[in-house]
Amino acid sequence: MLELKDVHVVHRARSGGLFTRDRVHALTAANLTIAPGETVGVVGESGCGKSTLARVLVGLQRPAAGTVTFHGRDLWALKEPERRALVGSSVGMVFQDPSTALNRRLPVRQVLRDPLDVHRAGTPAQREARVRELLDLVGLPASAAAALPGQLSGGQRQRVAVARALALEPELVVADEPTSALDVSVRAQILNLLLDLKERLGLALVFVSHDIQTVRRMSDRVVTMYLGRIVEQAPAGDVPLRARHPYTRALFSATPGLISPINPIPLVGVVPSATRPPSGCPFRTRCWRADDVCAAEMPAARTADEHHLFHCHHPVAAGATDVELIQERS
Ligand SMILES: Nc1ncnc2c1ncn2[C@@H]1O[C@H](COP(=O)(O)OP(=O)(O)OP(=O)(O)O)[C@@H](O)[C@H]1O
Repeated sequence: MLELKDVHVVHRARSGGLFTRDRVHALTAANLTIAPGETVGVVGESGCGKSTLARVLVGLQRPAAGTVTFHGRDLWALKEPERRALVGSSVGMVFQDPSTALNRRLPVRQVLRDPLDVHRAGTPAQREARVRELLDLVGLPASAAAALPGQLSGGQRQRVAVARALALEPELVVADEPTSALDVSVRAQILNLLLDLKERLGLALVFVSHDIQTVRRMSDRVVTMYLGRIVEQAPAGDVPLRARHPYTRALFSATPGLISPINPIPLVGVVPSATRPPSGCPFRTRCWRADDVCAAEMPAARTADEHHLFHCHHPVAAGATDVELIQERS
């Protein structure tokens, strides 16, 4: 359905509010396909490019290089009205913070009408009916239509944001940290809502989160990012024990309660700057398996099986335990 081929995103770096000469390599050589109906979870430390990837997927970020194709149509080769029409009707996005993502001055009815009006979806009466249908779909009462976003709770606001993302019946919803701005008590409700809608509507879902346990629970496939690069893509069932990239193993082992709550594989050192990524493998400066080969060249994609790709010169053996990896490291 959606395919990224060798996508690069580069930003001008800022310092003290001013642009500098440096370039931030927010996304480098990203290759990813999203199939209809699948749930893809994206994990990685802060600043590794998860939001940038999400913005590329929904056509909000134009790549500096590479292609984004939707059902075989190159998004950025289209004229703007065509691109907007294609993206608007096929992809919905849910942002992290519903307080800032929704226009505070517009009542919920108008928030939900906007995409329908912009895309001239049906007659005015059909659009009103769709607003009611959307509220029902996300479990809000019809009376919520008259409320301003500020009059709703955080969880209700995020339900409105989900409803807006669904307004034009997209095939794909990209949710970027959809629960991290919410109270812990309502997070599960929003996640369950997304999963329920995905099943009922047959949506594909890309789900970006710091919450690794949730990503694993929700996803069919887990994408691990490090310093702007996708370093591994694996079926959720392969993660973490059959993950092959040392970074995926370390990231998941550091998650309490997943496999080894007491002795995580230590992830030592800091993430290098995205303005000056290391030569070769981006993880090599923190990797206990790295050698000269890793500094010399970026590892090409290797396959563990048809659905499991990783970029590593010295991958971890499938099924190696955390204890074995900790011993190997020391
Ligand atoms: N508009 C921008 N201008 C300059 N640099 C940017 C811009 N947007 C993102 N970056 C930089 O690009 C890199 C990737 O950022 P991105 O927000 O995609 O990461 P992330 O993994 O989503 O982070 P987080 O988990 O903290 O949200 C970071 O180094 C970030 O500082």
